[in-house]
Formats: sequence, C-alpha cells, structure tokens
Amino acid sequence: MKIKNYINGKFEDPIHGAYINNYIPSKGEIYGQIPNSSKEDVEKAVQAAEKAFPIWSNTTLEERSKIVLKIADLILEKLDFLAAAESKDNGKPISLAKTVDIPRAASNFRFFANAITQFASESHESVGLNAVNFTLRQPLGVVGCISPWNLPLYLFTWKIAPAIAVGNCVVAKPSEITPMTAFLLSEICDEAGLPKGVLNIVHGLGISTGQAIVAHPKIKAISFTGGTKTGAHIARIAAPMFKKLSLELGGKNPNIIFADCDYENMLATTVRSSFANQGQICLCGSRILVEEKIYEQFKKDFTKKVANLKVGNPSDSTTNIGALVSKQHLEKVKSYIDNAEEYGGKILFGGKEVHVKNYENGYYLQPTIIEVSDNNCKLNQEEIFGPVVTIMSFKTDEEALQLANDVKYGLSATLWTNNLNRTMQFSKQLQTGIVWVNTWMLRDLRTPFGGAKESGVGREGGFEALRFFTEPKNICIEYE
Ligand SMILES: NC(=O)C1=CN([C@@H]2O[C@H](COP(=O)(O)OP(=O)(O)OC[C@H]3O[C@@H](n4cnc5c(N)ncnc54)[C@H](O)[C@@H]3O)[C@@H](O)[C@H]2O)C=CC1
Ligand SMILES: O=C(O)/C=C/C=C(\O)C(=O)O
Repeated sequence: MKIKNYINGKFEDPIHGAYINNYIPSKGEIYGQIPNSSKEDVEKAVQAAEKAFPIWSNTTLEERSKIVLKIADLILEKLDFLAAAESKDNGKPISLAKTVDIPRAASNFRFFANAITQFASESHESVGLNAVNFTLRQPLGVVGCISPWNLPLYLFTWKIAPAIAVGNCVVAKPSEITPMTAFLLSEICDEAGLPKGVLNIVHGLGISTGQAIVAHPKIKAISFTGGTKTGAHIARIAAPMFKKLSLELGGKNPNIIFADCDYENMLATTVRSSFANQGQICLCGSRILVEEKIYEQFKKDFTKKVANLKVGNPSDSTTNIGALVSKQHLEKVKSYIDNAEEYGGKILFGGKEVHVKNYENGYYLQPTIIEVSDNNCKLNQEEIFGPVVTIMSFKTDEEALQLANDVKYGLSATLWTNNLNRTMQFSKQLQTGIVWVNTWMLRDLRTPFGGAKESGVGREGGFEALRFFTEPKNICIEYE
C-alpha cells in the first residue's frame, strides 16, 4: 500500500514523487511505501497551516471542542481496525495496541477537547496603582509535531491534540518507521470535519522532512519525542530562531526495590515495566536495583516469571512480546547483548534471537536479564530501548539513591517500598521528572510529563501542554 501526505485537507503524493519502503517487523518484509517528502512538501504544508490559522484560532471553544471530540469518537469506533494496523506496522502485540495505544490516542483528543474549556489565564489587580493586569493566552500560529515509532498513534496524538485544541495549526511528521496510523488519522480528521489546513501530515525521513519542519522560519514551536541525540540536534537548529521547544527524550530509569514492598505486586509490575512493548517505552525501568536482603529471591522469582513470557507473532492474542520495530534496531539492541561481558554484565536469562514459525524473518528477541555489579558500566549508562534489563543489588537507602541518580538521564524512577519516610526522601531527591511509587505507568493526563537532565526540556500533559502551545501576553490598564 502507498500512503499519502495530508496537506490542506487533500491526500497528496510528494511533489518530487519519491517514496521509501515500509517494513512489517513481524515478517521482515516490505509491505508498503510512504512519501519521502521534501522541503517543498513541508513548505506547502506550512502555507496551508498559515492560511487556516486566522479562522481556526477564532473558532469558538465550543466548536473546536466538538470537532476534537468527534475525532476521539471516530478513533474508538475504529479501534479494532486501528489496533490491527498499529500492531502490523510496529510489531507490538495486538493486545497492547487494543488496550493501550489506540484507547489512549482517543483519550488524548477527548482530554484536550475538555481541557480547553477549563483553561484560564491570570489577572492581577495592582492595588494602590489604579491598574489591572490580565493575561491573554494566544495560540502560537503554525507549530511542528515530530513523533517516534515506539507508541506511534499514542504519541503523535499526544502532541497534535493539545496543539489544535488550543487553536494552532499543525505540520506534523510521524516516524518513517511507523507511518500507518498517522495516515489513518488523516482520514479520520477529514471525516470528523476538521477544517482544511488545521492539521497537515507530511511523511518522510527525519534528516530531510523532519529537519525541514524544524528549520522552517514560520514554524513557531517544535514538540518532539525521540532519541536524546536527535533532540540535541533539533535544539541546535531551533534555538537560534528562538523557537519554543518541548523535547521528550531518552531514559535509563531506575526501578528501586526495597524488601518491605508488596512483593507480588512489585514482581508482576516489574515484569511489565521491564518488557512492555518489547521494552521500547522511554519509561521502562531498565535498571533494576534490589535491596540485598531479597536480591537472590528476586532474581529467582523474576527469572521464572520472565521465562513464561511468550515471544511470538504480534497478531496472536496470546503473545506477550512481539517483534522489535526494525532490523536496524534489533541489531542495535543485540550489540549490547553480544558484548554484555565486555560491557560489564553477565546474562542471567535470554539474550538470543527467537525464530517464530512462519515468521522466520521477523525481528524477535528473547526478554533478557543481565546482572551487573558496577553502575558505571555501559549497560547501565546507555539507553538500550529493547527487551533488556540489568539487575544489581544495594545495601542502604543512600546507596540506592546514589545509584539511581548516577546517570545522565532523568526521565522517571520507580520506587517499591511501604515506608512513608523513605518514599518522601526519595521522591524529593530523585533527579527525574516522574516518580512512580508502588506502581508504574499509571497515567493521569492532567499531570506534567517529561524529564530532567538529558531526558529533555519542558513538560507535556494537562495545562502544561496548553501553556506550551500558547504565548502569554500581559495587558496592563491604568484607570482613574
Ligand atoms: N524517548 C523516546 O521515547 C524514544 C527514544 N528513542 C531512542 O532513540 C534511538 C534512536 O531511534 P530513532 O528511531 O533513530 O529515533 P529518532 O529520535 O531519530 O526519531 C524520532 C523522530 O524524529 C525524527 N527525526 C530524526 N532526525 C531528525 C532531524 N534531524 N530533524 C527532525 N526530526 C528528526 C524521526 O524521523 C522520527 O520521526 C532509539 O534507539 C532509542 O534509544 C527512540 C524513539 C523514542
Ligand atoms: O505519555 C505517556 O503516557 C507515555 C509516553 C511515553 C513516551 O513518551 C515514550 O515512550 O517515548
């Protein structure tokens, strides 16, 4: 299948007619083509967005909210179809696409359709000066949204929904590795009656299409999720133009387990936080730190549970771990496993490619547990972004905190304990944007989402997202 760009409400071939192949990860075969859009395509999209902006930004909240809610409804109506497409394009288990990815894409639209009706700006009475100040929150104009391949529709819509709901017009690019559900979303937006030019979806490679979006002088803000290296590159291009930037980047998140935790809940959740989506979620707890007292017991129980996970064809409803997203990514993840000893680790479980019957060329890997003894080793410092976790033990609270913070990343941390004082001490001192206590990935869309250190800048979610996609303008009136 050949997918198309969505520009000014029309489905279009790229201007230069160039296409790139799209692969199905479960089979390792080409199954479609996507536009390799040029800067001329991006220019066309920017012009359409600019033209749409004066009308869309002055459309009543009620009307905007109604259209955005309609998009949410249509996503839910087509849940099974979208989930099948997502699972095929990305390699993720169909069960995950059905219960997490697609419902969350609908929630993103529903949430921001409602949030704009509650979003307010400030006013300050300047007592004694006979003046009153009030602040307008105006949409920025044309904004760029660039998303990755791990949670394709989920993260694409996490950016687009707040951007359009609050009155901007968007030029968006999904990952070239997983373009399908973004294309299907363009059909849904059309059906929902989103006015032409409000959302423009341009497909293509990061280095050409993505970079043309970042470098375009008329695009006022960039919301990006992806690798830290790419985020730094984008910042270098955008900063001299003083664009607003929201960068949600990599993680090397500690999962800190104390002996006083609710053990069974911790164990089941740790399997999920380690291997959900083949470990390809920026929030996965890829460094497991366990209190020495329960370390040997944990190792035994964890390995037993992980050994029961079924690696298989993503469209099989009993599959727990599907295919990795691409051959290139499989090779990257494997290189950490193949060099585990040199990188300071000992493989306790997994580490091998899996050959799934009738899907022999797919990109399957066993869930892998590696024991390490030094947090400074490569395996504990670099984002692997696959079904690979490391485990190591600690003796004291101080040591656990020091290990948890001793990485360049600062996205999230998980803490397992029933001690309230410890919970508060860790919550205050962990150098991360998100701390989960006795849970993982429990999402309330009102909360600020993002990382510290090299995990990014800015926060998504709730009013933080609406603030990012608007410019505050203060009006000061003096009266007699
Ligand atoms: N934080 C996260 O959620 C994610 C982290 N990663 C990490 O990044 C590593 C590399 O994965 P990639 O697929 O290469 O991610 P990437 O960061 O290169 O890709 C993410 C998005 O950015 C676009 N992009 C790439 N270069 C660009 C540029 N110069 N200008 C504008 N847009 C650009 C891509 O086309 C894609 O849409 C992964 O192995 C993983 O460690 C990858 C995806 C998501
Ligand atoms: O917003 C969420 O719930 C999760 C976001 C996850 C990522 O940004 C990621 O894995 O890249």
